[in-house]
Amino acid sequence: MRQYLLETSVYPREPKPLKELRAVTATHPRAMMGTSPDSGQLMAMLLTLVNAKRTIEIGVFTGYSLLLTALTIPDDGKITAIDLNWDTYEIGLPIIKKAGVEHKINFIQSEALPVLDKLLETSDSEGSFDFAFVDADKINYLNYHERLLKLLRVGGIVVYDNTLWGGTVAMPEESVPEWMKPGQHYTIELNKSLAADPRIQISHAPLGDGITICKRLY
Ligand SMILES: C[S@@+](CC[C@H](N)C(=O)[O-])C[C@H]1O[C@@H](n2cnc3c(N)ncnc32)[C@H](O)[C@@H]1O
Repeated sequence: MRQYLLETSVYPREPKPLKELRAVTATHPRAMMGTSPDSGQLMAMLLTLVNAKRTIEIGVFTGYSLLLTALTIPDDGKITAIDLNWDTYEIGLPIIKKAGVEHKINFIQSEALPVLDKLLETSDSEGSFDFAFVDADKINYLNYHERLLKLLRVGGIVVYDNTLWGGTVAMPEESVPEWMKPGQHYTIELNKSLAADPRIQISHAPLGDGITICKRLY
């Protein structure tokens, strides 16, 4: 079913992304720990709907969602991609190079928060990004949200990954495995906060581990 969806919607019009993304997951199965292909398919759709040119990605890992974004935005587009680890980015880098999209990526090895703060100090950064994807440390999602709402233009979109947190957001406390409890707590806080935020329009899509799409309204 998933394969059928992949092959019948976004990708036939863009044969290169599917080929390259398959290459990443075939060569590096750990990339499957990242963004799920069905969430990725929706992301590609959103990127094209907002004509995304300047994007931010927080949480790169081996680069599945990064490659998808790089293959979707125009040739003169730019992604500010932030991750604590260079070594995992390096795993996917040969595929990014093979796909001919490395020039669209500005990879920054760092904690994400100081990078966003630094961007906000640059006068032309506020309101200049079209799209952001957040797939990193859950504890900081609300901190990222405040900064990203300033960095995105009105009408721009931020997508948060893992907003179902393995389904635990809807489970009674006692049935949640101990190791998932901190993530459950932060994700419930995030979901409540996004739902009550008048600055955004939101849609929660139960794809993969759940993604929440937020559009900046003003
Ligand atoms: C789930 S993976 C990202 C998966 C990726 N989006 C993909 O499609 O494969 C989470 C990543 O977030 C990074 N990360 C965690 N905390 C971070 C932080 N505070 N700042 C920047 N990156 C962080 C981790 O190093 C890890 O590579």
